[in-house]
Amino acid sequence: MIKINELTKIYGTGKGSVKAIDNISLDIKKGDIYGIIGLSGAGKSSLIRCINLLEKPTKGSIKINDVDIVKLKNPVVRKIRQKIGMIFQHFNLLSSRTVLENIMLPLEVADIPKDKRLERATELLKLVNLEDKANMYPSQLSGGQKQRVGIARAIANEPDILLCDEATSALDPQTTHSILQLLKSINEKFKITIVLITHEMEVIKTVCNEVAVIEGGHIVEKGRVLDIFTNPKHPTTQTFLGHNDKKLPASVLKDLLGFILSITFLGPSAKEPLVAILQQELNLSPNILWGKIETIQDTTVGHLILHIKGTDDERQKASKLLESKGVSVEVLKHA
Ligand SMILES: Nc1ncnc2c1ncn2[C@@H]1O[C@H](COP(=O)(O)OP(=O)(O)OP(=O)(O)O)[C@@H](O)[C@H]1O
Repeated sequence: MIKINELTKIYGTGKGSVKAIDNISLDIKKGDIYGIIGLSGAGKSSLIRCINLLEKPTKGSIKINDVDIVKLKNPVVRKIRQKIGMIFQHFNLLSSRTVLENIMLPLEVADIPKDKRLERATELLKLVNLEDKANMYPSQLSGGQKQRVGIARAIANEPDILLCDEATSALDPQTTHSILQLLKSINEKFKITIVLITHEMEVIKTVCNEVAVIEGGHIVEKGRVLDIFTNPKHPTTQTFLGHNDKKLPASVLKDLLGFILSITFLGPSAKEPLVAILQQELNLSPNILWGKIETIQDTTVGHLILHIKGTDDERQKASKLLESKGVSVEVLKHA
C-alpha cells in the first residue's frame, strides 16, 4: 500500500545541511499498524512529514497504491492529503472552536454540505466516546479526550492512511492504553492503515504488527513485531527492548561454574515445564537467574536466564532439547 523507496531528506544546503533521512526503504501493507521507533533526532518526524507531503523529499519515491506522491502537483496533492489523516503529540486542535466544530473542520475543507458534516461529526463523536462533550472547547478537555477529538478529526474524511506522530507521548500510561485500543479498533473496523512513530517500545508492543527501528536517518532493523521482540539483532533495538536487563551483575556471574543459557519461549512452548524437562530428561539442575513474561500481539512470550552446572556436552544436549520444544536458545557463557 505504501512503498517507500530509497528516500532521503536533507535540510538546508552546503556546510550547515542536515541529512535527516538517509536512503530509507519501507513496505507498508494495507491494514498494517506499522510502528517506527527511534530516539530523539533519529528522523521519525521527517519521515512521517514526507509521507504526508508536508516536507518534500530530496531523493526517492513514496508510492501509495502505486502512485508516486512525491511527483504529484496541486490540486492532486490536496486530494491525496485528504486521504491521509494525521494525529499529533500536542493534539493541534483549534482552541476557538468547539469539539464538534473541530471535527467538522476537515469536512468543511473537503466541501461537504453542512447537514452531512453535522451528521458525520456526530457519528464520530459517538465512535470516540465523547458524545457529551460536543459543545465544549479543547481547553475544557483532558489530554486523552483531546486526542480522541484529534482522532475523530483525522478520520472524518474516511482516510486510507492514518499517521500518528508521537500520539500518546503526552499522556499517562492508562490514557495511552485507551488511545492505543481506540486506534486498534479503528484499524480493524475501517481497515485504515496506520503508521505510528514513537520512542516507546511499549506502544509498539501494544498495537503494531510491524516495526522499523530508525537511527541517524537509517533503518537499522525491521520486521514483524513478534520476531523483533523475540530475536532483536541490532544493539539499538536491544536497548529499546530493555535487553540490558539481561546483563547480569558481575557479582552474580563471578565464580559461576558450568554454562548460562538465555532462552526465549512463545506460544505453545510457554506452557511447557522447561526447567522440569531439563531435570527429568538430562538430570540437570537449572538455577533461574532472571525471568520475564509478557504478551506481544496476543502471544505469550517468556524469557529466562538459566545457570546450569554441567559440561560442554550437557550444554549441547540441553540446547538441543530446548530447541526441540520450539524454544530459542542463546548461550551466554560456555562450560
Ligand atoms: N526543518 C528542519 N530544518 C533543519 N533541520 C531539521 C529540520 N527538522 C528536523 N531537522 C533535523 O533533522 C534531524 C532529524 O529530526 P526529526 O525531527 O526528524 O527527528 P525525530 O526522530 O522526529 O526527533 P524528535 O523525536 O525529537 O522529534 C535532526 O538532526 C533535526 O535537528
